[in-house]
Amino acid sequence: MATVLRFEKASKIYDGGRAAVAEVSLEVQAGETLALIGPSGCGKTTLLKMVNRLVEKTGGRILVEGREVAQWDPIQLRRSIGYVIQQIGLLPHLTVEKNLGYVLKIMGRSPSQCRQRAEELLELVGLPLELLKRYPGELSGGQQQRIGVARALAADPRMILMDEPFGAIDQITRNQLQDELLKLQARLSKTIILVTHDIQEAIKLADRIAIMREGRLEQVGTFKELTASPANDFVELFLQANCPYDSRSRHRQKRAASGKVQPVRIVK
Ligand SMILES: Nc1ncnc2c1ncn2[C@@H]1O[C@H](COP(=O)(O)OP(=O)(O)OP(=O)(O)O)[C@@H](O)[C@H]1O
Repeated sequence: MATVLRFEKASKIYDGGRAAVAEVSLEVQAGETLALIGPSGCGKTTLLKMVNRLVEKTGGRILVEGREVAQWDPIQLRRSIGYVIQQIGLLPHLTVEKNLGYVLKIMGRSPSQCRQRAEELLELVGLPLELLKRYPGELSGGQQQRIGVARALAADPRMILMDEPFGAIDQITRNQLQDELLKLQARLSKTIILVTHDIQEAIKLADRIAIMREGRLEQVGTFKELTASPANDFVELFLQANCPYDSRSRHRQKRAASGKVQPVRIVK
């Protein structure tokens, strides 16, 4: 399988701060969905933004399609990677059609090509074509988020970065959007890096889960691998606290209860 994204001791120290991301090494394969999870402030968003250079790394290497991100033209890099965020980021003064065609227009596609692609994209995310003429403010939150996903797919990127994509959506719609993403993924086989604070979402959507703490990557693996052999107390207690499972080592819970090991919770 081809490696689409590779971190080699990638680090980020913001001005005057400590390392927000500390020497993370990780590979993501073509067609894989990888979830980044960990307590608030552990560096998930920073790591994600280092990929499309919305945040510039301060150490290590990050290779996209085998090429170090510093060697990419940042604009070109961003156009070749889809990006979905919780705040959606649709342009409010543009119709859905224009929002979907925006990047393609910049890339030099004709108005009819942009329109045709916008129609395809709406169909892909299961929305009616009549929404093309609406403005983002005239859509429900769930519809806006679907448009956000559609827009990330516009230029048919191989990789999509998703930062809490369904974070601000009610649970029922969230479940629907997750199901739709799974169906899309079965059709399109994109490489997806998903930041989430919801372990259930990570289990449902991701092939592998990367658990971070204070900028460091603690462990990466399938949920089964992580629960079967957690690398350390942090990983085990993090999973226990956020997704109780049938642990083989209940003594750890007892130790946590006795205060010998601090239980870990995601604060959001
Ligand atoms: N622009 C910035 N300047 C300085 N420090 C920053 C900046 N952005 C983030 N940080 C710091 O870097 C650390 C990691 O932040 P980041 O947003 O990557 O974490 P996160 O895991 O995504 O958090 P959350 O789950 O709360 O969104 C935090 O300590 C944060 O305060």
